[in-house]
Amino acid sequence: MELLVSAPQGKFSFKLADKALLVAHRDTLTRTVQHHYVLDSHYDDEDHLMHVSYLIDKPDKKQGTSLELVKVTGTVQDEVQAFEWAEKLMSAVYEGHGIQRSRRLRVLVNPNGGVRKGSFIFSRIVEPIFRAARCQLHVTHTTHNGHAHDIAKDLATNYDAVVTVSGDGLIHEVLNGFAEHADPLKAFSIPVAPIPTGSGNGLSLNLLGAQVSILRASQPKKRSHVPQHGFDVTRAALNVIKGQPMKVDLFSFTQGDKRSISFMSQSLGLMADLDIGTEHLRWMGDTRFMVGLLRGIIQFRACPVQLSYKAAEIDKHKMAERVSLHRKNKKSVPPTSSSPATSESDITETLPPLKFQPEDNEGWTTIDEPLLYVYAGKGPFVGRDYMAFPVSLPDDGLIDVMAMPLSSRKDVIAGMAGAEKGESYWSPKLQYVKAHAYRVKPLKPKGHLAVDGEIYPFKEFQVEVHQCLGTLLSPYGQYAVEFAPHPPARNKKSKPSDDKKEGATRSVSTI
Ligand SMILES: Nc1ncnc2c1ncn2[C@@H]1O[C@H](COP(=O)(O)OP(=O)(O)OP(=O)(O)O)[C@@H](O)[C@H]1O
Repeated sequence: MELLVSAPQGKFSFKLADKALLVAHRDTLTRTVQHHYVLDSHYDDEDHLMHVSYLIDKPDKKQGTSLELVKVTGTVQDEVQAFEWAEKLMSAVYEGHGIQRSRRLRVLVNPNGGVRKGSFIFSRIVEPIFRAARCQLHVTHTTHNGHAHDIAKDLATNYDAVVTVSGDGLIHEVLNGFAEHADPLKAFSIPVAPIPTGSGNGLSLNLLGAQVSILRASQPKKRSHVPQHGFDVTRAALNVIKGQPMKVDLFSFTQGDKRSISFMSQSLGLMADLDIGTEHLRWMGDTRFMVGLLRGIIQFRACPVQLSYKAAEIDKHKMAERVSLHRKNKKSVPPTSSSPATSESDITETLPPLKFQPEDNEGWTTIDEPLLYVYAGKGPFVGRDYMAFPVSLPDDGLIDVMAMPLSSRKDVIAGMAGAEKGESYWSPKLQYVKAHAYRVKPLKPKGHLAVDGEIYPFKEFQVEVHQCLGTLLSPYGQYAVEFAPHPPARNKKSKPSDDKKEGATRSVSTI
């Protein structure tokens, strides 16, 4: 079925194909636009014009965006045919893929996140894409710390997504606002989707794929079949419009009587210093983390804590094989029919109770040796140059916990080789476990603790996992990462048994 549109740029012919929209401009077939990239088509009986919008690959990717918005507006010969044609295309590109059109979006823009380009990027690049897709927008530019938290706490639950134009800090606030919502479970079922304008943007990297850093972009690289759009705000905007809800585990982070929600990571020692200790270098973007890492390795300070965990798996090879199998077998995600906007449930439920009390010690393991850092979390990437948790799964009900002993600078530097591809996981020195829960006790009064990149008091805490409590929007239904389930050639010497001895169970005592 063909539609002819006379636009100021010339005549367009649009044809519906099985999986794509075929666009001919001035009688030549110019483009095949896959359904995923078609945003809108409608005939407007007020201006008597046909409107078709879609995204195309952008030839000039200098700005770090890979898609360009095309809007065709023009007259048609037959209005009735135009109505029918537009509806047919819309139901093919939305309902045909289980996606609700014209999503209702609660957009939170942090003008001060990262290098302070959030407002500009939103108004110049992202908002036009949302408007072209005829999303319903409620936009707030956050004015202070805690603003996003307060909005999330009282959020109406009929939104299809909360969009954070920010870094990971604002997402942390939104989720903690949800935890205080009158109907927390309903709030947590509203998908959150990031537009990466912060400095770390770990969640965006995990959903959209790694981003090759400027340093590495010039080096020859193996062609990857995994997308690399983690910092691409146009792909992130498309994910908001066309992404599917993906359930993810969240963590309860408990410190004394205070319970917070964490979605990404908790870090202590060197890994916290490189984040918290480089706040004054925000202008550098995420390069500040690299500067922090180098400084931390030079200083080589012990992380004065005792770590205990309730392990579910300690064998690195088994974890790697399992994640590889899981990613291969993962089918496409279910349609949005369960989105909160259409949910009929009006039962108010509370947050899941805590499963582990401080006095529960059975089956817990304690690490006694001095450590350089403790890093725990979910989602493979924590920054574009560091895939810290390569075997992390979104919904396995477990948290990946790693501890680096205070051995030598040489070991630590060697262990960071291939960190952007997750290869540091195989470092024989690195202890890495999947746990149901873990605890940290400071052994000294001073130190840094970062939760999802935010500063928390350096005090005793416990973390446990709530399986599938959170919801994100994802283009792929799983993390967009590539990780080989075996050590790289240079580490082949480390046999499974070596890893077990060196990397997972060394110097531990079970209470
Ligand atoms: N208008 C504002 N002025 C100052 N701070 C703000 C404002 N709006 C929000 N914030 C705070 O900024 C903090 C950081 O936000 P965000 O996540 O956007 O950026 P980031 O920290 O640079 O990125 P990342 O977390 O990825 O490192 C949040 O804790 C939030 O409370």
